[in-house]
Amino acid sequence: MRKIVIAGNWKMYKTQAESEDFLRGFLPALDATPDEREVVLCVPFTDLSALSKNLHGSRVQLGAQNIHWEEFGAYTGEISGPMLAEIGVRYVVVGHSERRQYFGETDETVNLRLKAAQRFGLTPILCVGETKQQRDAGETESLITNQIKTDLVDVNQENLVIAYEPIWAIGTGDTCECKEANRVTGLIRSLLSNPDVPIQYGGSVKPNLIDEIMAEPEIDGVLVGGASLEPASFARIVNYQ
Ligand SMILES: O=C[C@H](O)COP(=O)(O)O
Repeated sequence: MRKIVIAGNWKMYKTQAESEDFLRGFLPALDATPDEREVVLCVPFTDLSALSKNLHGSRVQLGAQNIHWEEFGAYTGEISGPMLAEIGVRYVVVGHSERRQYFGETDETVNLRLKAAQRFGLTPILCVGETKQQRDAGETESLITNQIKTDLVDVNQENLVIAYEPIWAIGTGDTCECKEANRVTGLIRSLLSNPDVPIQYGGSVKPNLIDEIMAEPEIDGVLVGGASLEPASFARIVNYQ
């Protein structure tokens, strides 16, 4: 049976104080969340230690937003697997389109980061997705196929989450139509050797859409940006019907 994984990606939002405020509003709502749903918060590096302490004993898993492939070294601005694992991080977002677009992330470095995450006991959330231009040119299937095949070379599919995030849907309010998100998610699954890898949808997921999104058979969760920043909004998403 495939796991349901609901993850918030805070991107570059929230100081430590703000993250602690968020938890005060959010954690009580989890009393209503079915046990089998995995709830993850992928937060800025500076929030990880504080949240690690505050989440102790709660069911929320901690996630980071990047990981370097080396264990240590002269890589200014990067973070390693042991540094994340030591403070209780369990998940890490890898290959988000914002990393690919603004920070030169390539399929090759994404592949290295995925393998490093698994080597240090973390579950990577691999993000893939096409631009509007690629979609309009009919390249969605070939782009996604190429990303999945290249990113997953020698990656263990037993400890992995994939997020389908069409780039044109991220932060735009232009959510991908549910049936289409389901179709592409199904395409991704057909490319995997392990059919039980949880595959999320991400891109302008909002509380009013979550029930419809999660009713799609191929979609095993969501990766939520903006709507994960506010406790009531993320609580509604986590507690979808
Ligand atoms: O990682 C999350 C995605 O980039 C989606 O962000 P969004 O929900 O703000 O569109």
